[in-house]
Amino acid sequence: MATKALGFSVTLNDFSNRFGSNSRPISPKVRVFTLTCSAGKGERPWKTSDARLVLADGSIWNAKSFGASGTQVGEVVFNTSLTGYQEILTDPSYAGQFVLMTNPHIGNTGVNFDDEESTQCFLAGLVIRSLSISTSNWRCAETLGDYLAERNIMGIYDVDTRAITRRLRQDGSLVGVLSTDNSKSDGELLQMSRSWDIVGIDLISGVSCKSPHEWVDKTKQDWEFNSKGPGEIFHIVAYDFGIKHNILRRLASYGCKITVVPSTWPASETLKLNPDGVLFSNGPGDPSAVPYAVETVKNILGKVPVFGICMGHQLLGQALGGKTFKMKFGHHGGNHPVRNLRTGHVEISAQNHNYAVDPATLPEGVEVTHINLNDGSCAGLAFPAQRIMSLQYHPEASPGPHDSDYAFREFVELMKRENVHSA
Ligand SMILES: NC(=O)CC[C@H](N)C(=O)O
Repeated sequence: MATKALGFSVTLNDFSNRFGSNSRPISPKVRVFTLTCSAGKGERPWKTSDARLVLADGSIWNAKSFGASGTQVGEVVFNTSLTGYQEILTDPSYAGQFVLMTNPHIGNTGVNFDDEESTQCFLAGLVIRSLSISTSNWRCAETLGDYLAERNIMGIYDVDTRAITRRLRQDGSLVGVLSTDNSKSDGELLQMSRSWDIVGIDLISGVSCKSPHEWVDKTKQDWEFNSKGPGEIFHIVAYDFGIKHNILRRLASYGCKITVVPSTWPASETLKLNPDGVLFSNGPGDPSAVPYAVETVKNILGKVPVFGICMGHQLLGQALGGKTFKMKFGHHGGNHPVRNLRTGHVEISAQNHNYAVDPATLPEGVEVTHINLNDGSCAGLAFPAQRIMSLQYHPEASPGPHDSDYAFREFVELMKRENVHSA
């Protein structure tokens, strides 16, 4: 059986290779890792290594490239989601990062027209263990490789993703350089990885929309699970720090009319629109590198009900006087247990963040509403006196479980209470 799923012909028999991992030192501080193929008679890998991932700790990982070619620097993070690679690729919060999927088999469902979380892929690149040589799904429109190549995003496969993940868990996040350019030496790539840092950079301005616009799309009927349907209509201004479309769809499904505004939209202009509530979205990079956004949040707090998600939660934490810090390797995946401290319920949540709010730095009156059960970090905040709620994780999932969808209903209820008080 032959397939052209990867843009070239390969027989399925070719794929029955057995791989092992080994590494060679090129200097006392630098090791080269290569996945070797112990092919049986008549079996061969369809492609030899043509890319390198060089990490700032000096390790060098030989790999096979797919998608775009070139040289790219970024921070490597591992994502433990089993499904939903297309939503992950289009989540703008991954700008400046290489996403390494711990699920070893990626690409089997291809990509489709519906699972986009933004209009672009902003991530630095994709790192996977095994790229599916065939693509099969009723919604599939094209292969993952073609999709990445068209969007100029680099991908590598045949990498020992488990070994890199263990390294990141043990030593913390690492910057890396991915390259298909043979003219660059290992030393040059290593130097590149050591002279770049994601900390302190404003990545939001590169992913936010350029002008305000209305959003009307709800979750499609086939996928909808808000059985009550929208009640009253509330007008929300949503700050786009790199907003995922499913946040907007879920708000629309709960009956919100939404005006999406760029990250630099002044608070005074937002308040002139007289919204029932304001949403501060997810977004990429270091939350302490965007003081202008914290200032905007500060100028809105207390005036209307607000909801912060991920980056939005971190900006709210700072606007309230708290501090954010960089975690060792963050949370990225669809299997993070969170306890809602108000109800005692445990939710399995979708998460994607490398920074967190330090609750010890928050002023009195601010309540920690949720904690991550893996490491006890702050996963949600509320400040009832100022009608503020926020989550460090993703109630819109996409990809991930829907346990936390109730947060959108709670935001609508917050706006409803506000209307009753001001009537
Ligand atoms: N998903 C997000 O909004 C991520 C927030 C922030 N960039 C972090 O890594 O913590």
